[in-house]
Amino acid sequence: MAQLILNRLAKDFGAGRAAVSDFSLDVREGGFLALLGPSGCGKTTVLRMIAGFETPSDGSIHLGERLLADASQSLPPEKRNMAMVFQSYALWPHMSVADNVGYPLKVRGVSGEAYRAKVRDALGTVRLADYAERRPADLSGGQRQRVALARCLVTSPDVVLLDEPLANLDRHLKQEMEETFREFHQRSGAAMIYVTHDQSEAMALATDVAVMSEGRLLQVAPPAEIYARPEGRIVGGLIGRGAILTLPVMGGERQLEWDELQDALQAANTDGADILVRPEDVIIGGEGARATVESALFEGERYAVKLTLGNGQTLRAYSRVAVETGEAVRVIIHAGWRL
Ligand SMILES: Nc1ncnc2c1ncn2[C@@H]1O[C@H](COP(=O)(O)OP(=O)(O)OP(=O)(O)O)[C@@H](O)[C@H]1O
Repeated sequence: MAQLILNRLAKDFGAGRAAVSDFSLDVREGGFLALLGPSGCGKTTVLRMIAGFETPSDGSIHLGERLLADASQSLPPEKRNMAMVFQSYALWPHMSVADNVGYPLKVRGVSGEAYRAKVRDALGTVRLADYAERRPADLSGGQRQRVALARCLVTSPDVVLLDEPLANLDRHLKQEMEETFREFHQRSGAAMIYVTHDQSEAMALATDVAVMSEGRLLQVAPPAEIYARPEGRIVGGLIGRGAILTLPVMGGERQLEWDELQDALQAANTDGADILVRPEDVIIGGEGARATVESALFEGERYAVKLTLGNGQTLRAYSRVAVETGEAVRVIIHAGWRL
């Protein structure tokens, strides 16, 4: 295994703004990196450059000591020891599950008992040993996705690239597949790069989350870190739920507590810093700041409440008890994070 290094990577298709610019990232050996960002921000382009389907316009890609690509040379995809799983699964309909999984081995000239053992192992890992002789058409969406994963596994790749692999699945199946991905990651030992625009998926699976916007990398950090300490409005708005308040807070501290926030909320002017407030840090009740309930959405275990503060800004909170639209309440903000 070796570390994947992206060094000042860029891709310009010649259509206005470059699809990817100055993108540098070291993917931990055996790590699980989620690449997150809005539609069109360049995630797929980064993945395709890593896989070898696109050549960078600038910068370089290394796997350990090995140069995979730069602007003047590019190792073909089949020489990179990587595997890619697409949203569409890309299975051969006329082949059995076992033949689909074994296909990359056949291409590499593996045959006989070595071939059968690897296919058996890979199918076992994704719990499809009993489905070896079926055709893809006779499987569920989740099972097809698992065949695609098993096909990745047979060649023991250094890096597995996944482009929105769960986008076609319903919510229940998604959760089940997240579990499969986690197991798959642990058993394969490969580094995984997982493109998604679903932040909850990214948070649930990844060891590191990278957020992109307009072709650039904004932040990369473990899920708990990026949730607690996002850098800037875009990352703050994309990761987790919350509201961004603009408040005149003093001092340089980024982690803010109720005393500072209370003073800032009472101030007449609202010029100042962007402060991210998570709904779980907002308590409705007590002697807090005045707010009005804009809406309350019942989510089963709690209500997700949208509030308007006295200064006109929006805040989000959770409530265990029902609140009415238009109700006047008091709120205490336990914590805020200066973006
Ligand atoms: N082959 C191409 N030729 C020209 N422009 C391209 C090409 N591929 C991608 N682009 C452009 O590059 C930008 C980034 O596209 P990319 O597919 O990487 O985004 P993405 O973040 O993966 O989006 P999505 O989440 O919608 O799949 C877009 O503006 C897109 O139109």
